[in-house]
Amino acid sequence: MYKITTLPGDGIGPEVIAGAVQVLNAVRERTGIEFAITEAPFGGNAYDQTGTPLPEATLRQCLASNAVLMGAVGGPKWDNLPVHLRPEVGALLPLRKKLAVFANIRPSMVFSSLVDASTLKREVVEGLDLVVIRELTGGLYFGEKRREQLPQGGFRVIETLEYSTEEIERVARFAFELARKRSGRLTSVDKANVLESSRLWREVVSGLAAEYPDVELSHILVDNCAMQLVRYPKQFDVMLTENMFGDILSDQASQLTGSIGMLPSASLGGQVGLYEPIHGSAPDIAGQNIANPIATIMSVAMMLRYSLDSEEGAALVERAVSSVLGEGYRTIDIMQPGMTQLGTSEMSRLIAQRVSEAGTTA
Ligand SMILES: NC(=O)C1=CN([C@@H]2O[C@H](COP(=O)(O)OP(=O)(O)OC[C@H]3O[C@@H](n4cnc5c(N)ncnc54)[C@H](O)[C@@H]3O)[C@@H](O)[C@H]2O)C=CC1
Ligand SMILES: CC(C)CC(=O)C(=O)O
Ligand SMILES: [Mg+2]
Repeated sequence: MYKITTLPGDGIGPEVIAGAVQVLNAVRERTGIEFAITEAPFGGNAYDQTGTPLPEATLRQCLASNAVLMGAVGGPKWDNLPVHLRPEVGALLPLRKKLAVFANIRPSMVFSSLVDASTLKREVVEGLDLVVIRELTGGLYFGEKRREQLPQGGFRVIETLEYSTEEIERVARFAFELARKRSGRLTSVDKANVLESSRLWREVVSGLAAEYPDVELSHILVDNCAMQLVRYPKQFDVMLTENMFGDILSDQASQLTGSIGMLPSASLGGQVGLYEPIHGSAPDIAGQNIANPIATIMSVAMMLRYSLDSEEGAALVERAVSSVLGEGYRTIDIMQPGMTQLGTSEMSRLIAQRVSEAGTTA
């Protein structure tokens, strides 16, 4: 019996997690896979209830699970708290660190029925299928930060960016292995013309290349990469980069698919897998039943594949999403003329229904 912890979090988090759980339950009925789901407080709502965004009991429960499914955290209500109490810094970052999930997989794949939903030209995105591997437990987000008051007025802030050879090597191996299973092409993204951490990054990644003679490795500077991603994204297959660059580039890559509401993620490397949509809590649309649940539902597919050992379940979910989109159903962020607009819960219910029906009709 697998143990799954859900952390709905804040903003649209609870709405998209509710939809994903519905789909997961449909997979259970269809495949017989056995799991127990337990929800736990996490993020801003946990701070409101308990005074901390990452309660000890939530962390313990996550560590004792096979997989954790997270919605999103944060929002204006908590933006002015001291930094260690803010949901992003006080809950999400420490959770990733405690779970030791150093490799964050963010696939950006364009569904054939959504080719014209992208703001880019059809020929630029048609057939696009790339993956960003983002280092997730090091770099600037985890470095020491400090704010000092200056005698003449104003402040001085210090943020620290640290990477060790070992941290770079383990995530780079992960990316080489994935590239080997896919096209054999790996692009490492850095800022080696300026940052010492990027120079080490490039040295370590280049040093591994000899062990993967079947993988064609190239390096690109992050500013050029951002431009190439919207110019000709099909030049990329597996992209490897550090934490902050991966955060930014994956949001950018999501728009190639039509919407940030489409992009799932899996964070691996420790005993427990962490699964989450790449988007945030979207306070601007929270509580309106209009958020796209597909990023979270596709994260469930990744969870079935990587943590629950159910390729069958993963494929059921992916096919259900593809089929619903192919039938012309859309949430507002990917709406196109002539299609049928659905809310978050209706879209989730329809995908769950397609999972339930799979293979039962001619
Ligand atoms: N993993 C997490 O929990 C993350 C949390 N955040 C937090 O979320 C809050 C909002 O941050 P933003 O910068 O606005 O980023 P965001 O990703 O929440 O939203 C950016 C834009 O995309 C739209 N969007 C996001 N998810 C969507 C979905 N599923 N369907 C349709 N539209 C969607 C939003 O409505 C908004 O216009 C902040 O407090 C931020 O710190 C931001 C990123 C990740
Ligand atoms: C706390 C942030 C690093 C969350 C975020 O933007 C992300 O992981 O994509
Ligand atoms: Mg982000």
